[in-house]
Amino acid sequence: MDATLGRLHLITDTRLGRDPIGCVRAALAAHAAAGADVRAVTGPLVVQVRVEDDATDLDAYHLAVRVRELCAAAGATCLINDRLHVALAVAADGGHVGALDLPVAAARRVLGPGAILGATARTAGVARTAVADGASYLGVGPCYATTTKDGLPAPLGPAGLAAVTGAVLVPVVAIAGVTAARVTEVLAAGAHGVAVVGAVSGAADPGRAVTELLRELAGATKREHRIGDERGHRADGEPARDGVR
Ligand SMILES: Cc1ncc(COP(=O)(O)OP(=O)(O)O)c(N)n1
Ligand SMILES: Cc1nc(C(=O)O)sc1CCOP(=O)(O)O
Ligand SMILES: [Mg+2]
Repeated sequence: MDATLGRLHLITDTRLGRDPIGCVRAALAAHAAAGADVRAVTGPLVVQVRVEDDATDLDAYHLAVRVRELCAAAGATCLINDRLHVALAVAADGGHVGALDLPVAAARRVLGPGAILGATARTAGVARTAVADGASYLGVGPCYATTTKDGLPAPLGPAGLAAVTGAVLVPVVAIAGVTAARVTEVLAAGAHGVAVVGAVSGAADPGRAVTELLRELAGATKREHRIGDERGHRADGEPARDGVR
């Protein structure tokens, strides 16, 4: 497993009419075709297998097997949303849990100490607790309005995101309504990276969408590190929150 969490998290879109495997293939190809300089800054692509709540475990497992194989062949990181037994069954790199899933401490026990474990946090308090309980990164959202998922609270915006990033040292991944055009803003709010569904699965050319996201992430990361250096925040060029576990 890579020591550093990748900055682009592609979450599978299994809604009717979408092509999750096609998107993963396109994303992996775009990542491989990105310049070495871009990949050095953005790290491995992270693919999170997420199925609809009413999908069967069997469907989730079959998708996870395929995504895990594609990721392993490409050196990408494979995470499983919610269903940690599926993560174990396919030997994924880790999983992601939210408020209605296994508690973070229980998820850590299930996955073991070496796994990547993401937790959803919308406030600084929840974020601190999740980290204390074993989360190695946080997904923070909804940052912006999204049509991909129903029932979410009002968007946090950059200020709400910054309130969480400022409270923890683990990497924060911004989610909901994130597009290439918003990458600079979310990294300026302290995010390590972004998680996207619609920006890739709804794009006319998913590979090109990934290329643009990676380019924006690389540029914004370099700018943020330069700003940090100018402010004298870091001796080693990396903010503490960029390390995983
Ligand atoms: C990176 C990332 N952040 C947040 C979520 C949302 O998780 P959760 O709140 O458990 O909601 P569901 O995705 O399970 O519907 C995520 N999956 N990934
Ligand atoms: C799975 C998920 N969780 C969210 C949260 O805020 O917790 S938003 C979301 C879906 C994000 O999709 P898109 O990139 O298309 O906006
Ligand atoms: Mg969940």
